[in-house]
Amino acid sequence: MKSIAVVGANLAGGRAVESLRQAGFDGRITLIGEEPWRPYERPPLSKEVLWDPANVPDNFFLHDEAWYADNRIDMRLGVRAEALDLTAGGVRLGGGELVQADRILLATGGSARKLNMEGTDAANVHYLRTRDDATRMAADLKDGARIVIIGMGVIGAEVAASAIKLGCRVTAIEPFAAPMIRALGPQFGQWLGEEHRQRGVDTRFGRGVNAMRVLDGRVTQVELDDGSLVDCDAVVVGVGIVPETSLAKDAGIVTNNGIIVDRQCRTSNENVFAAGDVAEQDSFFGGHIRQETYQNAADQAQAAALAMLGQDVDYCKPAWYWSDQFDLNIQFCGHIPAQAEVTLRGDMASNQFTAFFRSGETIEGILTVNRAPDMGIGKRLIERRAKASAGQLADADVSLREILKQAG
Ligand SMILES: Cc1cc2nc3c(=O)[nH]c(=O)nc-3n(C[C@H](O)[C@H](O)[C@H](O)COP(=O)(O)OP(=O)(O)OC[C@H]3O[C@@H](n4cnc5c(N)ncnc54)[C@H](O)[C@@H]3O)c2cc1C
Repeated sequence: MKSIAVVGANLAGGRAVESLRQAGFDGRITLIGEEPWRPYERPPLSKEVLWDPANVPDNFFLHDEAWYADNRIDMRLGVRAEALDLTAGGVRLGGGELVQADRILLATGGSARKLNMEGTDAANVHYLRTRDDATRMAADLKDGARIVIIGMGVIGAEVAASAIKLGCRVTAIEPFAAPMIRALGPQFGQWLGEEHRQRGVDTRFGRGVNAMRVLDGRVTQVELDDGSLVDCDAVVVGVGIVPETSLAKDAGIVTNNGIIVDRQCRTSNENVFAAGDVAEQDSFFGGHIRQETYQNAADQAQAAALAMLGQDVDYCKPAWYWSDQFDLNIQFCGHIPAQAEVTLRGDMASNQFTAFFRSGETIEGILTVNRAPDMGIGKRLIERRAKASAGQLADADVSLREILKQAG
């Protein structure tokens, strides 16, 4: 094998090219990315970049420019891959150029889902996926500005926290009864909603949006489904992502919610692989899942790189993610099983606790709030399908390491 093309130059694409070289691949690597930037970190976009867009954190980029030159990565940035040409063996760029490749990795991630209503493209309506999105949004998050947030998933909740920090007046609208409810479940979703309320967010949970009212190209009011109107200077929409599956679909590769891959990260075409937010793979708990987490994008891309080189790979990990909001570091690993038994360690009132979600005796999900050390061991408890009683988990004198040891 002489050449590999990676489509998508963000986290998964960036980690994949790194892993290819680390594993000793000496052939041609082309990294094709639609954004003008070399691979960078998205987590700071809802935090540090909004606070101060002119000064991105030191470790914002995965590597400096010299690294790509030193590692002979042929960078095609600001360029969209238009099609896979599986007959000619490569990726077709805009303008018709063919990047020839024996193997292709699709690391195309997703783009922010747009609201389907008048005003969705107004100048003061913001979506957050890219660095450029964050820079534009930051200009509207001014002290005293009235910001309406539509959708209180992770992105909406993080932007709400940043907007409060910047002195904005924030109204958050969420059709579910609490923020991040699908990720945290109702009990901890309610807890998080209360944290937002206490810090000044005007929470309108259990409410949808009927319309946005536009005046001179800007949205000035948002109408809720109870008929109430909220005045605003800007709107932030956080209603999920649409996975970028079109290259695969158009080439006849099997897709569902994402691009279907096996545990080698191989698609239905033997020379095409996929990793990161766009890939749908076996879930650790059965069925299929498309994860939208940082760690998965990094680890799955590494697995895909090794598999493309012919190494034996069997990638299947439980999800793990973190979210920073106000002074809360929230981490979750695994999933919340149906009819979960919930056990608490620590103190919710002081925002330092760990919650365990069990199916029978087996720990399948762990939530930590300002207790990151528990997550270090917690991840391993989930991976080993460790069992424990509610008494052991609730008792802070029983170390999680001990429970891990018992799991063997
Ligand atoms: C604001 C924000 C904060 C986040 N915070 C956290 C966090 O705290 N914790 C956590 O676990 N996760 C977080 N995430 C999620 C995490 O960043 C993603 O899971 C990760 O970026 C996925 O990486 P990816 O490379 O698979 O996809 P993406 O990051 O979506 O990158 C895909 C790239 O492919 C490019 N592309 C797509 N189609 C084409 C094409 N046809 N041709 C060329 N290029 C193309 C896109 O332009 C994009 O640059 C956050 C995400 C955002 C947006």
